[in-house]
Amino acid sequence: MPSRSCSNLLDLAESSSDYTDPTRLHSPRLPRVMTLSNVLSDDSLESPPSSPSLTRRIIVSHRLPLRVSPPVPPSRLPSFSLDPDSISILLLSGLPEKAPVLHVGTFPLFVSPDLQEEIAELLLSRFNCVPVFVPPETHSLFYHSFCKRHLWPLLHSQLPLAVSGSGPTPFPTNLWRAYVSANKLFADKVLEITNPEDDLVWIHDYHLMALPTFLRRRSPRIKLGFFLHSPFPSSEIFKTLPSREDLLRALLNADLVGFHTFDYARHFLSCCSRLLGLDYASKRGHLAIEYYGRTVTVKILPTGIHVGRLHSNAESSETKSKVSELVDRYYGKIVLLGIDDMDVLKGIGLKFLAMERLLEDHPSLRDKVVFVQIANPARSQGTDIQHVQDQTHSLATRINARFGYEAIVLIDGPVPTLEKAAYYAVAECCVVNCIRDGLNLVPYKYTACRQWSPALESKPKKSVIVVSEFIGCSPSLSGAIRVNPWNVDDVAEALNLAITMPESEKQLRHDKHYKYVSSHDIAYWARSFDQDLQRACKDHYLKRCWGIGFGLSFKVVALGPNFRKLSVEHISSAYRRTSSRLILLDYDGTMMPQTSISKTPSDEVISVLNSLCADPKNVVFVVSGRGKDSLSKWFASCDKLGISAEHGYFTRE
Ligand SMILES: O=P(O)(O)OC[C@H]1O[C@H](O[C@H]2O[C@H](CO)[C@@H](O)[C@H](O)[C@H]2O)[C@H](O)[C@@H](O)[C@@H]1O
Ligand SMILES: O=c1ccn([C@@H]2O[C@H](COP(=O)(O)OP(=O)(O)O)[C@@H](O)[C@H]2O)c(=O)[nH]1
Repeated sequence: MPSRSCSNLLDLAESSSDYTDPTRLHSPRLPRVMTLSNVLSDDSLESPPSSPSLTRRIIVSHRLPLRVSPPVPPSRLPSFSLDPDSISILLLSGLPEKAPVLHVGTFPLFVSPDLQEEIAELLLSRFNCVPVFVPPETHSLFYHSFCKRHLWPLLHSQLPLAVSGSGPTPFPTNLWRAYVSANKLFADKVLEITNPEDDLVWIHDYHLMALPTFLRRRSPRIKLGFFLHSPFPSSEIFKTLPSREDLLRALLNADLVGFHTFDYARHFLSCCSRLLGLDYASKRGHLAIEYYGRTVTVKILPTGIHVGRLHSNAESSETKSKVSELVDRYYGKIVLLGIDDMDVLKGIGLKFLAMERLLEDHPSLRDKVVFVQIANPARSQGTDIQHVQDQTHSLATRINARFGYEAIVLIDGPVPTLEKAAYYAVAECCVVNCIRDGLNLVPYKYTACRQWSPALESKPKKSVIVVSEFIGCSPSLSGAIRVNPWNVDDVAEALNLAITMPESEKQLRHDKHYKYVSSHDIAYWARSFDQDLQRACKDHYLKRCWGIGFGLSFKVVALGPNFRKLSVEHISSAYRRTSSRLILLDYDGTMMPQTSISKTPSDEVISVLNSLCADPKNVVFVVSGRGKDSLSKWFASCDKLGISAEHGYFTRE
């Protein structure tokens, strides 16, 4: 399939409307279609970007890195504090120390419009946070309904459109509209605070996949990175989404698109190829898609943990005292641990079934092994979540009753981070059995907590991880026991292996993982992404940009500074002045419209060719990838026309 990335250049050249620089900070409303505009002034073509270490970074994510509690009268305002454990804060460790940073996002509390300005000022001055106020009804449709019930399952390879019980249901366009509206509100806020000439904008995750289009539309040279924290499914799944092209085009409006794994990037590239006809190439170690003259870099870059933060968690007195409590409680027992959000995709029930099979197959382990499962509160609502919660509880109860002891300890609810650190520290093995997950940092946190575990203080460090092959971190954990979570026997055997393997092997596996986790930490991830974003945008100021397309199909055509629109006057005067001319003509898309069903040249084409060939000053060739037989048949009546068929493999002079 031919690349369609430049097919609209002709339409572009047809138009001649012009308007002034839309890269200004507070642009007034721009027309929905920008047909042709010289976006860059010649002055700006010459000005290089400012120093990267002082460049401002704008971090955009659904939620601001804040902890929020409702107002306590007489105060009218909620109380806010920075959440030091949120990814948006942890990633700052990888950005240049002096670079100013602004965070853009929502917070999970409704505030009446008359308080919004006051809150915005407070958040900006105290936390460098810029709130986006999405009306509650829109937010609920955007987040709970579209993101969590449609996009999230789809990105995790589940088909929400077909699982309603009563058969496939139509795509809910009102929910899609809410998603687009929320993304537009984010765009308004980002554009209000961004200086597109200098700032680097980094958008996070699937909630904001449409955002790059709205930003690019209003600011064609904005420097835009997007990182998808969730998986990207195969094209067979992705293409069930009616707004699939819009979302792909939106991601292509970023300069850099990051994924956790090679598979997710591969799926994205194949969607671009199958749905948009775009090819990709490997350029200096990066994957790149040429999209209307812009190069979109695709990067595979799994995130990591903040090792220092986990170290201080392990050293805290709260963790230490919880560790000694747990050591006493589980004295003489082997603790297997799972920590997951309560979610359909986490495979908690499958883990319990594997634990049951383990105790069935290895009676000697009864009373000796306990599986502690912490289930964080669900992040979405719905009957499926309720079902999974009920099923989890009833499985645990049944299995415990069957073996006559608390083989499964289910802690269903919020557990403080330092307490979780203690559970990680005492667990002999950590089990992550999701049927699908973007990366999943649990095995990394476990490895770090075991490294400084007060329970292993003077002993050699050891840990074992059982990990589903369907989660992003699986390829990076070379010492883990990989399982297919659907195969209960396989998981049970992996648990048995984890318990019974020699101590020296547990140490070896731990060392391998700790080495990886401590070198590929969150700072490494953020630094690499940030540097790649700068690299991806370094030629922005050299390019001339034109915006084309409606709404979410908007894209920017970028051309080098020497690229000029061909002028008919220029060509005809040159034609008249020249006494010897070589004319090379492409066939498809030039003599024949791309969309034409009949591929045979029209009488008009034949007549134009014959009059060109009749001039003795002209040598005329058709150059095409098409076969020699069809070309010579079609142009049989043009006996002075040269044909270069099959990309030049056959030539008729
Ligand atoms: O539930 P949401 O509010 O929609 O947020 C989605 C999830 O975001 C975080 O997980 C994602 O990022 C992690 C780090 O890159 C990655 O390991 C995980 O696979 C992604 O899903 C957050 O940790 C989850 O609790 C959220 O559900
Ligand atoms: O991307 C991340 C997310 C979390 N953490 C650290 O891991 C610990 C526990 O993480 P989280 O906030 O997810 O808390 P939990 O859900 O485990 O209570 C905290 O100290 C975080 O600073 C991290 O290093 N990288």
